[in-house]
Amino acid sequence: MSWCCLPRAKKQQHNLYSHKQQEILHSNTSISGISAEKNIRLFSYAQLRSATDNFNHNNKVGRGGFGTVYKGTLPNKQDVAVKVLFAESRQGIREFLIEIDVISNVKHPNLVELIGCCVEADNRILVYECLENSSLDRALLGSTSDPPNFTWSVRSSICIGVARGLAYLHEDIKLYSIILNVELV
Ligand SMILES: Nc1ncnc2c1ncn2[C@@H]1O[C@H](COP(=O)(O)OP(=O)(O)OP(=O)(O)O)[C@@H](O)[C@H]1O
Repeated sequence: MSWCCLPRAKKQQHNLYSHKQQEILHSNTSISGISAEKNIRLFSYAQLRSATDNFNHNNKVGRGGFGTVYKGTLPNKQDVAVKVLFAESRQGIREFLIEIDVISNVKHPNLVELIGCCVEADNRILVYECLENSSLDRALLGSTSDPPNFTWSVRSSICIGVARGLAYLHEDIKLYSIILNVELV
């Protein structure tokens, strides 16, 4: 019995290993392809660790549903937002690459731009342009120490910016799809 099973188990292990190797080889090729084609920069984990001072808690700027966001500074002094995906939301390399491919196509003045990514070992990290002011909820609800001056003109330009970003993402938004209620909202 054990004689029969052992070679089989070994063979399966070997197959799994070479499959994974193939996936990594394939994904490295895909990452380079995507990064070259879409102008997405590939960062090493060490580069992002250094940019964020070892993902220092003091550099944490937020937390989303899928990861923690740190402010980082690249050697050329460019500020970036470094989003480290939670272990439980880390996808396989292939799924991550598909997502990078999709996000990298999103280029609009009212949408945050993806600059690069890091796929090293189990790490999945997205690097975005860094925006200077805090999120709208924090600014509106006043949890920042220095809230921006929200004049009506600023508020209206924020609304227009949000609408433009949404319209870009949802190309099928048409005036006839927006139905007003009795209070015109
Ligand atoms: N590019 C950025 N520049 C500055 N701060 C950012 C940037 N991206 C995110 N942040 C900060 O991190 C917080 C969380 O952002 P994140 O994108 O993770 O939120 P999210 O929309 O919940 O994302 P998801 O649910 O997709 O993980 C934001 O509210 C903001 O304070």
